[in-house]
Amino acid sequence: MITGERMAAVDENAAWLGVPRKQLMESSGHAVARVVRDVADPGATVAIVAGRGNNGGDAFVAARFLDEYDVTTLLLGRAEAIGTEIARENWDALERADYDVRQVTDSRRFDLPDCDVVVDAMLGTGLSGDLREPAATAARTIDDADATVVSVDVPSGFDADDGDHADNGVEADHVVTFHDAKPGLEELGADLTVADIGIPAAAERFVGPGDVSLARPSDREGRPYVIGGGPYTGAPALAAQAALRAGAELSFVAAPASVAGEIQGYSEDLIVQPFESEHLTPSQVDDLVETAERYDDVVVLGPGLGTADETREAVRRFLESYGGPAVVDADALAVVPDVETDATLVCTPNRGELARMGGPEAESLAAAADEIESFAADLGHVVLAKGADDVITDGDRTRINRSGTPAMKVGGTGDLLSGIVAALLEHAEPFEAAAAGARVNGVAGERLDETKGIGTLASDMLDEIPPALWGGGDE
Ligand SMILES: NC(=O)C1=CN([C@@H]2O[C@H](COP(=O)(O)OP(=O)(O)OC[C@H]3O[C@@H](n4cnc5c(N)ncnc54)[C@H](O)[C@@H]3O)[C@@H](O)[C@H]2O)[C@H](O)CC1
Ligand SMILES: [K+]
Repeated sequence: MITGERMAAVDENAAWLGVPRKQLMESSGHAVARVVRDVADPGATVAIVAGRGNNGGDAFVAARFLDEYDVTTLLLGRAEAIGTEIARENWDALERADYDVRQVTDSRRFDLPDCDVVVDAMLGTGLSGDLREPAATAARTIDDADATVVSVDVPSGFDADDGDHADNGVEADHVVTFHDAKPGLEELGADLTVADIGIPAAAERFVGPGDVSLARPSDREGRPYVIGGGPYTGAPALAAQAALRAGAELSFVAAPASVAGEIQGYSEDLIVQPFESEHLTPSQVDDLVETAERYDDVVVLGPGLGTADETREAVRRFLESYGGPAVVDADALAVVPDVETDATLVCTPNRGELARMGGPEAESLAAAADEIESFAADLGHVVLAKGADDVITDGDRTRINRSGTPAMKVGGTGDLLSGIVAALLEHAEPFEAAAAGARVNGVAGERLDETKGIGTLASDMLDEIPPALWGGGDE
């Protein structure tokens, strides 16, 4: 099962892996034609009713595979208004090659030719809400016609993200959906074909630009709350600054008073909230939980906290009473396996930390992906295991991220990662935020490979987070 939204991400990843969308469209169109051949004999009349998006584009391709049928292609709207280049190219191919194509510019004059089969290609995963004109009138006409209806990808009007079907949507007899079933499609009662359109498995397995698109913030939002610092001061500062670079509105750092000034000194962009102590102890926990829950935002727990027994106990108590989302990193990780918590965690261990948490001891994380998946399932939290290749898993789904450079072995890059993931958690599910965050962090490093090489520092990478996240870093 795959949602329309996730499908768009996989599709973008396929293009990144060298299989562009136009190729997928060719396979989609071919699959539609095969189903038409299954439901009607050669010589039958077929009306293709196409919208101006890629759903229509799939059907333009299908027309070329149906030469032994009597096919009319109706485009809802003007050819100039076709929304994507690949759909337009496939429309142009029909026009040039003398196929019977018509543009419907007035919905009041929507005339469906007498036909045995209607190919419904008005709307696919690009739909939002009830059908608008001219699609609404066309859908009514299609439903009234005495023809077998074959819908492309989904019946027009069906929302592939949540499975809702618009009241004025098309009633399909057959649905040819692509790559994987969409949620709710099976319950419609139509005959369902899931067509393999040649998307490489790697487009789902590897984290690519599509995963970043899915989690990318479109607005500055979120106020992550970094609880860190004590023996170390750079780590919380890097995490908090990375969150700002990844779209957070404000970054708060709760830190021992003894180091708060130092942390603030690294950056005027941070809001540092000191507590009276040299390191985190259980006596601060109630206040921290209260503040975190009042902010109702994402916590980053761990950067620079150190390993003092009292600190560890404080982390345990924090997790026992906090119920919101948190990224857990560094010294706080060791506590997670034996704590009962209602919090939603993304744990970001490196290889050593993973092993200390009771996870697999792995030379290569990617080779141990299945074991890490089982470990995450037992833990009950998302795990982002970071190494040369990162493994991101929620215990059920697992993805591998390969972005990054050897220079990123330098201290501080993990702190950046925790801040990036915290910012992305504002908009995306934990698993998606972790996958996208891993890629963005790695791409930020790659962007400096040419100029700084293995001398790249974590602090250099801060400036590269925005282009890695919003564009320019996905080649
Ligand atoms: N890997 C893949 O997923 C592939 C999918 N293919 C096909 O592409 C469509 C999705 O195409 P897209 O261009 O994104 O969107 P649509 O064609 O579904 O529609 C966009 C079009 O519709 C207008 N619109 C939106 N909502 C409404 C509404 N309620 N009423 C009327 N009109 C509406 C919007 O303004 C746009 O103009 C997918 O389903 C597959 O069929 C690719 O072919 C290959 C790979
Ligand atoms: K459709």
